Amino acid sequence: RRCNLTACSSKFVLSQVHPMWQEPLAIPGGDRQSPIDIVERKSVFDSKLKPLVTNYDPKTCQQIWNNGYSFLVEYDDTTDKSTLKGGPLQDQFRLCQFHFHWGECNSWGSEHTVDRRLFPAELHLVHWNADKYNLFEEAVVEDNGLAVIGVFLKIGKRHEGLQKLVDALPVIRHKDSVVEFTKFDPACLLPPNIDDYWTYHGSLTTPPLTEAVTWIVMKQHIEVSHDQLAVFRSLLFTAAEEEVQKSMVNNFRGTQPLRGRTVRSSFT
Ligand SMILES: NS(=O)(=O)c1ccc(NCc2ccco2)c([N+](=O)[O-])c1
Ligand SMILES: [Zn+2]
Repeated sequence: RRCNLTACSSKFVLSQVHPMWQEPLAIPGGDRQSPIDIVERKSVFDSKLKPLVTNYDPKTCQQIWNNGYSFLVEYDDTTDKSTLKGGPLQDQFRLCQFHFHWGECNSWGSEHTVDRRLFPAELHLVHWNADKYNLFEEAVVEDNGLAVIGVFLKIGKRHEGLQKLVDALPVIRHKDSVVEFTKFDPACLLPPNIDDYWTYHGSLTTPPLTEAVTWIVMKQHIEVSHDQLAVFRSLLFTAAEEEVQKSMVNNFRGTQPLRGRTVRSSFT
């Protein structure tokens, strides 16, 4: 579905936008799926939530690649050099990668929504519990295995830190293309205030959809320019040799039932 002016209005019924993959019929357990709509007035302030402590070493940045769902910036997670702790977390988690989800136009693209409000894109910084497990693959099936920081993107001024990443995208246009990417500090993608967040227990938002994630969704968004986000849309879902090339857009999952979960907030 091409995005034209009328279709792009935020009133446009989202169900007509084709998500990137068919939802599986049965999901294991399936009562703590992600993403969700965060209803601000139903979130519960928890004074026991501590400030988040990120400690990222840009030297652990290794590569950027197109996995056919999104583009990922991967970090060396064989040592405790880039870590996340504090907030709702009991253990220390290691950064393994970050990636984004976005729409075909600026009216939608995020996975989480806030009071049904959609953002043009969402950043996910993925970490795994290195106090309890030895590998990401082990942690991804455990309910305290992963911690993902979600940051909403809004269209505004150009994000200087993001530009290095945007400049690398044309080189990884096709699925399975990889390029070396070093010395990128993911902290530059966090909003100024990381003390205000919502947190809840959920899942990966793409297969295998395992319910292993402590989600930490930032209240404050970051701004990127219209042109920077347009470069995200120049990526392709398809590999170079495929006949029909498909633009990598709308790579987000729709919101899932809350199933009685409580969303806690670190702020009043
Ligand atoms: N959108 S997300 O942050 O929830 C997310 C989804 C899938 C995967 N991975 C998919 C996967 C395959 C085998 C094990 O894991 C990841 N991740 O790996 O960080 C993150
Ligand atoms: Zn994601």
